[in-house]
Amino acid sequence: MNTENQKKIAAEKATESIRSGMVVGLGTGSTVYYALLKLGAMVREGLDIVGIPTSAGTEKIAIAEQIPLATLATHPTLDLTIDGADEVDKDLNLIKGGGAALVREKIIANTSKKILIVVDESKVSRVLGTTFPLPVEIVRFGWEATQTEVNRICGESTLRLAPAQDGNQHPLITDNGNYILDCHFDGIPAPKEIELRLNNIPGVVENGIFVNRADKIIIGTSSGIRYMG
Ligand SMILES: O=C[C@H](O)[C@H](O)[C@H](O)COP(=O)(O)O
Repeated sequence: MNTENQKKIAAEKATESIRSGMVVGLGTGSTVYYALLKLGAMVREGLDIVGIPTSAGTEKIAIAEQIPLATLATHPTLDLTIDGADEVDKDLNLIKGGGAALVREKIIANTSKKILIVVDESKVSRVLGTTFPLPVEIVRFGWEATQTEVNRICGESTLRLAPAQDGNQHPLITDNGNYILDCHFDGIPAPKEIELRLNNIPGVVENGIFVNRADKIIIGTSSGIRYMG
């Protein structure tokens, strides 16, 4: 089974946990995309849920799929969130934010009763921070000074760029109006400590380390579905 199919079976498996009446956190990314398509089909067949999207991109897909949406203002507690990840370890720690949605994803994760993470097998790692650079969202004001402080922890980081309308690469602006630094670690042996140290730097909004948040990781593999948690 190729990677795309691995993503699809994991994401669709996660939607089997969704029941009418639930408030559902809608994660971001190319894996969750398949869950959104499936949920859309389920809603059109009568499933009665509201979804809270973790990004403008997910909001757009959910609207196209006719999934009713809500906000944390009216629905402060979520029953279940389905989200992706960029790297996962055996302790269910995650690196997220490859799609620049980490701040909203962490806010939603924090208020969700249950979190299902959907990935393909390439995301599973022995030591977190060895296969994917850690995204750190920072405010634009004084960002160079913030980067200097971040680099004291990770050694080296790069400002994430994205193609703009003029055809050139410009700093990527998140849904929250901020920049992303991608931090190159050679493994993160103590993820919680690094999460807290990074978030203590003035100018850092949030980082993509998620510790003790996932309840289950659903992994699409070449031979079918595997679970962690
Ligand atoms: O910011 C984006 C999110 O954390 C995504 O869930 C993560 O990057 C995984 O995305 P994908 O399923 O596209 O690999």
